[in-house]
Amino acid sequence: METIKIAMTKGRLAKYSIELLEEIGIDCKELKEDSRKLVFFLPQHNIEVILLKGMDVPTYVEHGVVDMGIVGKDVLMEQEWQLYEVVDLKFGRCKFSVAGKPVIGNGKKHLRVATKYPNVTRKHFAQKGQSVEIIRQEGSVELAPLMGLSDIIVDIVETGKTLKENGLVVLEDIADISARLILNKVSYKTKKKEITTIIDLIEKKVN
Ligand SMILES: Nc1ncnc2c1ncn2[C@@H]1O[C@H](COP(=O)(O)OP(=O)(O)OP(=O)(O)O)[C@@H](O)[C@H]1O
Ligand SMILES: O=P(O)(O)OC[C@H]1O[C@H](OP(=O)(O)OP(=O)(O)O)[C@H](O)[C@@H]1O
Repeated sequence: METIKIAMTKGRLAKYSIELLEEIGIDCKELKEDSRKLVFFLPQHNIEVILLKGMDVPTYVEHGVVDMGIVGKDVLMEQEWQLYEVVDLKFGRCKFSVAGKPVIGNGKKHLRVATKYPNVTRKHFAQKGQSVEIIRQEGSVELAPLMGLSDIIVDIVETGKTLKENGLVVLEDIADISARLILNKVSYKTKKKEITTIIDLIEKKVN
């Protein structure tokens, strides 16, 4: 039997991803240990799990370095990837929203938008016919309107706590986000039996 390689997003999605694999019978004890290891071989299942930043998960899947991956829909929306998105895993739920100060001077012809997601932002405002200048940020996006760097932001909102504690409000929702199972297109053909078995077990668990 061929080894199945899975790329997992570190951070918020990791705990739920590990829980899901355990629920379908994959022993992930090693993955739960507090370590700096990034590659885990689970010999009893012939599965290899690697841990990556979200944006790097589809890159590994697309290049066929791994067969499948678990990643947020936000990452899949930000860039076009050559891969299959097969299951909505229903955890890691949050939203893409436009947010800003409660009063942002409605009717402004040109808005400055700070975001970690320039493509999602560009597409959203293009659809609305709103002219924007996108200011790319790496984090703490909420700071931008507070400091006068931007008029508004496009960011992920989960509980709304970060917005609230910084005096910002949601002005508009863009899309619902959750974690997705993604597949390499070639692996799906060459390792069809093993991959289909895993997808079926996961689908049964989440639906
Ligand atoms: N409150 C949230 N903030 C950010 N992402 C969230 C949130 N809730 C769920 N997610 C999902 O979790 C995924 C991983 O987010 P997380 O911030 O843990 O990852 P990361 O790799 O550390 O990214 P970064 O360093 O860019 O913040 C996101 O891509 C998103 O799909
Ligand atoms: O609605 P909430 O539950 O408050 O969650 C949303 C916040 O969490 C994320 O930031 P993260 O913690 O990843 O830090 P960052 O600012 O470095 O991106 C996101 O960018 C928001 O700032």
